[in-house]
Amino acid sequence: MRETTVSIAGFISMMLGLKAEELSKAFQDGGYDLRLNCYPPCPESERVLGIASHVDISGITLLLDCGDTPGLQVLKDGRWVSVKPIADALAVDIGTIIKIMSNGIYKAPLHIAVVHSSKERLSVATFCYPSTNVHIGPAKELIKPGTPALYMTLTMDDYIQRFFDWKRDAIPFIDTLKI
Ligand SMILES: O=C(O)CCC(=O)C(=O)O
Ligand SMILES: [Fe+2]
Repeated sequence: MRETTVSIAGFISMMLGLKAEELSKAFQDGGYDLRLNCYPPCPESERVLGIASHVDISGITLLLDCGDTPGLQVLKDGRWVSVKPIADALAVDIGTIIKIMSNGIYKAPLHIAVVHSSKERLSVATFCYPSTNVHIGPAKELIKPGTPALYMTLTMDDYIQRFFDWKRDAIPFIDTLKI
């Protein structure tokens, strides 16, 4: 997982026009949270959600579908789009930390998990975080005259603390970190 995370962070960095190491090194000694999701079948599948709409607070999330039953949906242009499982492939979801580090260039999508009327679905979500000594903030190289930092820079501890202090009904979490 570490190798995968570090190399994906490197590719993201290059897509931003930065050196690969700029973001990959931030994830070199990072931590991981693992969530095993089990969505039992529900005869009234239209009326329930497996996971309500949210944005992951990780850097990236690697999602493994354990089967071919779709369930993940991502909000794109105002519509929920189903992400079809591909055998032996991971879906990569951008989380709030990469959105901050890219100064908003990478979007962290809202997503949900829907349930199936007759089939169980299992998924494994690995939430990948930067090392605890990394400061979370927009990459310095992206801040130029006319392109100011959109988000504050803070320690990992402060970031997590702010997430727990966040009043969920008010504004999206990332907006609490806007400058
Ligand atoms: O099971 C899924 O497809 C989504 C899981 C998810 O979004 C999460 O665990 O944060
Ligand atoms: Fe998620």
